[in-house]
Amino acid sequence: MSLPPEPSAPLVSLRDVRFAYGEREVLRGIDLSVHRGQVVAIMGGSGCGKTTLLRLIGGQLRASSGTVEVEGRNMASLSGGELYALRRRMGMLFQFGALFTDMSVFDNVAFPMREHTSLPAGMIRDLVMMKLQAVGLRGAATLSPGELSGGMARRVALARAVALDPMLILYDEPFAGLDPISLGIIGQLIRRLNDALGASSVMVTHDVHESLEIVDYIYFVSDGRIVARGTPDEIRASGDPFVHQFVNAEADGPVPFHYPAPPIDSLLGGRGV
Ligand SMILES: Nc1ncnc2c1ncn2[C@@H]1O[C@H](COP(=O)(O)OP(=O)(O)OP(=O)(O)O)[C@@H](O)[C@H]1O
Repeated sequence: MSLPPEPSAPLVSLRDVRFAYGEREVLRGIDLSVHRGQVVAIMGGSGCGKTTLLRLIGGQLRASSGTVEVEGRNMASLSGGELYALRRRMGMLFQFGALFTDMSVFDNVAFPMREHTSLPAGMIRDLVMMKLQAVGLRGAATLSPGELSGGMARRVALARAVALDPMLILYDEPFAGLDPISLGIIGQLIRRLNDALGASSVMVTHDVHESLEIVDYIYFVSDGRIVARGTPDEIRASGDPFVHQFVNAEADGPVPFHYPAPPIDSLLGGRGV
């Protein structure tokens, strides 16, 4: 008989996770936990494997080795149906949170409810309005995405991501392309929605300063490994050169500027690409 997970067990747990796209190993032994109620940020330089990590947690990719557990269940051992049921309880906001441009704001938020539930239209209407109210856009229900500002569109995408009251919300670059005011609003909403839903959230982001304001814990990834981690206070006080480079947005430091390549002198004089 299998026992239910202990209440204190993390909601998401990655142990020694490796992942490769073909021959190219992108993650090289990741250990990471997300406890219930937490908002956790994953940060790191471009191409270090953050989105890949999010896709492993979301069950869109399978680890080459190691274990990815969500709610105490090993993602690799789930059947297609079990994985589908688990993913239905996750909300996802992927890069730029594209809305369906041929649907109104209302229909965008109603979409997951109509797809995944058999709730009557009146109840869906009330639920959509509550989600839009939560992001401050109840008054924009009849607008089309083309009539929204970038910050408003992101808020609608957020309302859509939480349409089914997920237990886990995954965000890929939720702040990308936003002005500073919208960025602050989205940050506060991520925290507020997480707490109001009793959910847990994982967000991949480059925005250290906004993240330090709203998250409980931060992991820094470089070259497929966790190189630093801590609470916002620990990160602010950290003497780690990687963290320092990131928090202070310095061009020089442990984060490599160059994508891996042979030395340039081996290529000069028409000897290769
Ligand atoms: N489908 C794929 N096939 C092959 N290689 C891939 C694929 N997706 C990503 N990669 C490579 O894997 C590495 C990690 O990609 P990933 O998108 O996880 O990085 P990231 O940290 O999210 O980057 P960014 O911050 O720039 O979005 C990159 O070098 C990328 O080129």
